[in-house]
Amino acid sequence: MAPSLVSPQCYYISKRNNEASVSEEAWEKAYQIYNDFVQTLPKAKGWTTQNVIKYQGFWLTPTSALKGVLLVQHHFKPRPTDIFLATSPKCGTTWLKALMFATMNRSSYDFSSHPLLKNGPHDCVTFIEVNMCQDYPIMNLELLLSPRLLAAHIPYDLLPVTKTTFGCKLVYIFRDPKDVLVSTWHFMNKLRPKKLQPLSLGEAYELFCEGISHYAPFWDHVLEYWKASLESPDKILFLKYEDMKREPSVHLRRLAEFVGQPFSFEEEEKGVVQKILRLCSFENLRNLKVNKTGVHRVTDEIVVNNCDFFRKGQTGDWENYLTDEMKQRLDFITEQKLKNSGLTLGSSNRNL
Ligand SMILES: Nc1ncnc2c1ncn2[C@@H]1O[C@H](COP(=O)(O)OS(=O)(=O)O)[C@@H](OP(=O)(O)O)[C@H]1O
Repeated sequence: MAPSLVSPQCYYISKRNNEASVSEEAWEKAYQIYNDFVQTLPKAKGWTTQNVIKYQGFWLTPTSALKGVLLVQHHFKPRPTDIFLATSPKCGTTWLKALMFATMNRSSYDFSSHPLLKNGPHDCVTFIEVNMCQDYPIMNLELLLSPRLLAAHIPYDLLPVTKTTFGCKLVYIFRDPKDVLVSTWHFMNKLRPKKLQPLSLGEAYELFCEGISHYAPFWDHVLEYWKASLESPDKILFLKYEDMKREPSVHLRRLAEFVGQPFSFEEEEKGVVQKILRLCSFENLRNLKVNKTGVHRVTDEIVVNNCDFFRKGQTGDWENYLTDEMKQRLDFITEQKLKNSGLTLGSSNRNL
């Protein structure tokens, strides 16, 4: 059973709110309960930490993701107007964050002095699980005005139960797992502490195929959101990275409509869709000073160089890394996992 009574979350929440209600003794007890709980969970080799642990069917880092998920499950207060960007890591989160931030706030900012020119997308839209486990979060979720734009890597079934009854809207983005693997391998090796040997592509491949990576198994993550999107298409918009690359303007219009802010005739005439796409394009964002030299503080311990969120931004880069055999095995796993779901790999008019 997950710790809930005297738990780290009580400590973090109290500390964040500057309440002195949790004594050092209670904190230590909470920490002990948390550590004892972690010991009861299955372990596997980690990508950025020594180990990842399995909680409710998904592999998470014990240092941040598990704490964050527990915090969200116990303490996050959803609002019916919340918009969630839900993603498995390396599927297009950064792009989606930028597009949605620019779309939902388009009447507030001028394109020549837009916040995305000075701030990385990850500093404009916060991950709820990461935000809640920081001592000093970037954003106070309670103070954000509605509709709140939030992000989560949390699997659908691990979100608080109120997600459906509360009426929040969710946007999910899926990407070819071969590209996800290659992207994850590059990124995680950048984050991997020096004291741990870098992961070889072969090791990363095996872990990924076994379903062991952050918030994985990847296919379970995807299928939960996919099935939920079929059940509630008005509440969950399911996108593919490949489709967005192929027809970005079509999908940006879908996004705007989905969140109840369709582009007006006047906006279309003024080229607002193209302006947002240009602002959020891989080339534009990658070349901004903030994304070349700035950093994103994920947690108090994990700081990412913004440039690491922008690698190639292409579809099919896996071809430069995976052998035929690796490709075939990974495609086979995907085919088996997605069988009978109606979900296919690649852009929507093309099958596996
Ligand atoms: N604006 C834009 N347009 C298109 N593609 C983009 C964009 N920004 C980032 N990227 C590419 O997305 C990959 C990173 O995925 P995520 O953003 O989901 O990473 S993270 O989970 O937030 O760490 C990673 O893909 P790879 O290049 O294949 O590694 C990024 O380069």
